[in-house]
Amino acid sequence: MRTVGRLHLITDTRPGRDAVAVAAAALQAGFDTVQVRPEDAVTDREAYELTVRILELCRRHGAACLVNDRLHVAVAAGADGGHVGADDLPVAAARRVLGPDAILGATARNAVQARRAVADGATYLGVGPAFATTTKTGLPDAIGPAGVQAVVEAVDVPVVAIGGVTAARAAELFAVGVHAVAVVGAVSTAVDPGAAAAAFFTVVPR
Ligand SMILES: Cc1ncc(COP(=O)(O)OP(=O)(O)O)c(N)n1
Ligand SMILES: Cc1nc(C(=O)O)sc1CCOP(=O)(O)O
Ligand SMILES: [Mg+2]
Repeated sequence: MRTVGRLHLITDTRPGRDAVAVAAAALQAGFDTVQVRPEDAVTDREAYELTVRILELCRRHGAACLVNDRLHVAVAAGADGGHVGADDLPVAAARRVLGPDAILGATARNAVQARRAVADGATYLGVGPAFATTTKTGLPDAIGPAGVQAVVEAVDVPVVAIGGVTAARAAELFAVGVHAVAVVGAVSTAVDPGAAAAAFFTVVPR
């Protein structure tokens, strides 16, 4: 199994966004994981074709490629794994779909959810929203670095913080012990996504 990376770009497939170009810029700047996160309006065929393109970029950079929600697309494309949350397959079922060696991320918002996800086979936990975000609607209140830290202290698997993450805030999150951060808007909406991504590379603990 490939190890869990430190900087995760999550694709932004909202209208007008170029997910492939942003992924290429982020990988070039040092991001080591790309999670393909197709919006609901994106068909499986479109999600598969996007994943194949992103996977080719990831392989060129020695990076991991994950697929959010649609694990059949991850398997069909030969990606490194997937990510599931409360509205997706249960973690134990997702593990059966992906097999024992794939990377399987699970969303957890507190220590109880985190321990359950690990017991059910999660490789890492996506924990948030760390800060308020406009990229995704319907989220609970932000849990802050302290809320993320409570999960870090509850489990022995990598924690990937998500939600409103900027380069400055990433430093706060690494300071409370997260393994990695996951980013959408701070890179995908930047005028220069490569420069925005490079700013994150400087805050990852070595
Ligand atoms: C790293 C990471 N953490 C959390 C999420 C959220 O996943 P999920 O709960 O499945 O919600 P949607 O992304 O499907 O809206 C994530 N994708 N990545
Ligand atoms: C996809 C997603 N999931 C979240 C969760 O907390 O479950 S927050 C989020 C959006 C992250 O985007 P940005 O980096 O632009 O805030
Ligand atoms: Mg989901």
